[in-house]
Amino acid sequence: MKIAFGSDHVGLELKPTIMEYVKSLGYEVYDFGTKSNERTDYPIYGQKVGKAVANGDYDLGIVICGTGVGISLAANKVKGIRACVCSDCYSAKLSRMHNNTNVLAFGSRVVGPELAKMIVKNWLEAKYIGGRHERRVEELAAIESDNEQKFDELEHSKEFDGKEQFEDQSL
Ligand SMILES: O=C[C@H](O)[C@H](O)[C@H](O)COP(=O)(O)O
Repeated sequence: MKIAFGSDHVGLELKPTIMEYVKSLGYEVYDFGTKSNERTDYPIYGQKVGKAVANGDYDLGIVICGTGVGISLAANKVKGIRACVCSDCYSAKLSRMHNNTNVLAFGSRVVGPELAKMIVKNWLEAKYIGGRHERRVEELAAIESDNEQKFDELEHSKEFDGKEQFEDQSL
């Protein structure tokens, strides 16, 4: 499996540590930059990683900036990308299981290297479970394409017409 990496200048120091770790887990890794510690703009690298994942050259992406917010917003602007910022392992794992995220972001000013490694491992090893989550992920795609008709069809296709009794099945 191929993982695309990107960061701005703030994420530059943490990135090689995480890339080495991901490599040690058996993944192929590639760095889309930045590679210099000059101040730069996170949208450049969020977009590069987003495009590399969206066009199928890479299976997943991992992006780092100061908070993870800016670079995740940039990746999310690329069609087909579902990026999330995570500072905890539970959200990272559930973001794949329920939301089928394909880009993970975190902030090097927020999490240290050991927590970042745990977050990454939880995210990489989790699998999308589909089922009741499928329609929701399709609804996200309909919003992204501004396809109101598709969104309405999905909304009205609810198996239990929205009356299903909620029982917590978060895992
Ligand atoms: O969401 C944005 C990121 O956290 C950036 O890494 C941050 O804004 C960069 O800030 P500065 O240019 O002050 O290093």
